[in-house]
Amino acid sequence: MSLRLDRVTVHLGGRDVVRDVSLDVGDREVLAVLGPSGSGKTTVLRVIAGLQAPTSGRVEIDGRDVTAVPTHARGVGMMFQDHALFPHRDVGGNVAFGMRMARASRSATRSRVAEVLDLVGLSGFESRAVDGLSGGERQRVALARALAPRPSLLLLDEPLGSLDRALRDRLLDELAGLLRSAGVTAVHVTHDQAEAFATGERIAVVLDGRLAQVGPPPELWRRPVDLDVARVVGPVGAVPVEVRDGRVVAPWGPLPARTLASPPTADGPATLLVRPDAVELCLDGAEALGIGGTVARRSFRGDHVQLHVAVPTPEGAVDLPVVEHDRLDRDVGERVTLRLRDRSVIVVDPATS
Ligand SMILES: Nc1ncnc2c1ncn2[C@@H]1O[C@H](COP(=O)(O)OP(=O)(O)OP(=O)(O)O)[C@@H](O)[C@H]1O
Repeated sequence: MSLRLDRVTVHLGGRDVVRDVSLDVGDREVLAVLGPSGSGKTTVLRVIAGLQAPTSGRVEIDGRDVTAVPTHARGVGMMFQDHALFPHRDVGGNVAFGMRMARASRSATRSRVAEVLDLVGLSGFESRAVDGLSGGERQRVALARALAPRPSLLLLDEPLGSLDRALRDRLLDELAGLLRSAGVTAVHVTHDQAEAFATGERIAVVLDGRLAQVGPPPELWRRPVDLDVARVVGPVGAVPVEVRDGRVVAPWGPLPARTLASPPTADGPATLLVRPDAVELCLDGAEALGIGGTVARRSFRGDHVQLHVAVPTPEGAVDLPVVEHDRLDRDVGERVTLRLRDRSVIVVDPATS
């Protein structure tokens, strides 16, 4: 089942909360919609579900205009952050809900409930009370409930949002696998880039109601169209640079062309985007070769330390994110030297950043 949004705008509370969004989702594709809080993600999902009428534009499912079709006739399954399981029904009753609404037979419902519970790893849970389940189990019941009526399109709004971090991380991989094995077309709304990376075959970045960029995760990581998209997708340092005759001059000197992920498009002032995987710390004693800076912040992450290294520029220090795997005891105030890896940094036009 394929989905198309064509120039969808939604005017609410005196402004356009969604502006001219056009989007295609292929059959069985999982699209993640990523954006900060308030950017309009949920409104986009509500338009797809038929819970919110667009002010202008249209929604197509399998090439058919469904803009005026009510929610119950669109064949969509939904799963929201709070899961909203029915507390007085057991697990089987919750999962069977959508099929009962669709007037499926008892035996078909029973076997489908068993099938989707098996899919989410909760075989035999039919008669368990919802109240006695863990957060992760509830989340999986909610997913099973959404999948049971075989929706042609599954809409997920921050489905892991209310879970604690450890559980969320564990369920994240599971969710990605489940969506693939269910063979369903899905739109997964999240503000969390790790979630978007885990499930999305492509990611649509929504900023301030407009679609800023759509592409596979590596493309968004490596080729963000501007600094705003780069920031939503993950940690990034932004350094003011000058492009002269196609050469990029940074505050610490000209950059070797081999360090650029792609050649700059125009001469003039520009912004250099530096991801943590674009820099490495030089061995102590190799200072003459690299970019000098001072550790401004550090955060221990178990197998690595996430550092922010302040590098001086004429317009003040800029912070570059750096991942240090070797010396986990690097501390704030320490002087370090950085080196840019080959084909790692991106130059964007300042007008768009
Ligand atoms: N019914 C409404 N009336 C007025 N404004 C609304 C209405 N619904 C949503 N908005 C506004 O539209 C903007 C986008 O809301 P939306 O819920 O789509 O954002 P979101 O990206 O999903 O955010 P979050 O991640 O916080 O849920 C917000 O500023 C919100 O306050």
